[in-house]
Amino acid sequence: MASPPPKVVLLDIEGTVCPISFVKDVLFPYALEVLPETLDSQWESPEFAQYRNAFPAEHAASRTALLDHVKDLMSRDVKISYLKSLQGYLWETGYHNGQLKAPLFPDVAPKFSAWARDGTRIIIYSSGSVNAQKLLFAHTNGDPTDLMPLINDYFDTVNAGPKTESSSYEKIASQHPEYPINEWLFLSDNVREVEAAKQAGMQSFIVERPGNAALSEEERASHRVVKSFGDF
Ligand SMILES: CSCCC(=O)C(=O)COP(=O)(O)O
Ligand SMILES: [Mg+2]
Repeated sequence: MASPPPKVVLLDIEGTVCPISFVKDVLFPYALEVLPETLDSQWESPEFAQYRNAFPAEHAASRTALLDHVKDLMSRDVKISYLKSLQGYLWETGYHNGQLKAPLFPDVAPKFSAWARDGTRIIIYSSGSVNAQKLLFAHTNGDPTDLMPLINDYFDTVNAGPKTESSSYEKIASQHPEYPINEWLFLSDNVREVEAAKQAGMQSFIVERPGNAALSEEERASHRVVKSFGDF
């Protein structure tokens, strides 16, 4: 039986709405560039304490320890929540002063407007923190620049859980019980995430964008693959 059209589109970010290169070649270097000065100026500040205290004690014992730990985690693209929270804090200044602007793929903003027009809810689920997600969608190259008014909710690994576990998608859907889980469509570049969403009962397509990891023939045979939000 054909799946019903989605009532909710649940969207990954990196590799789905914007290039992986924006995260790896712009956001990450920016965070590493501003971190030393942030540690020097805010190490004792109450505002920074929430980020510093979220780190394991052995890595928050000194500026050097925290900096070295962050460099190691980011070099391995470890998507651990306390790092993602700190990254979001570091990116705030860059977005607000115009140094950072999210290069959405050209099909994304028009599709957001189309989904909004036809009543399809737009919800974000990313390894990036909810704060980082809101900063990204508020500062885009799209038209309109600020897409936040079109987005209904945000989930990350703190309020939903790991993106490769089906329970995380069940938890997200449970936050919006007015939409049956089989009427959710999850879009991601990550095959393991797509599989987890399907296991939870969602529809899910792999999004293939320039710069994404190559897909195997088996992955292409097992999942619908789309190259643009205009493909469906
Ligand atoms: C929200 S912008 C920063 C994205 C990020 O740090 C990240 O790891 C993205 O992973 P995703 O789950 O969106 O592929
Ligand atoms: Mg991704």
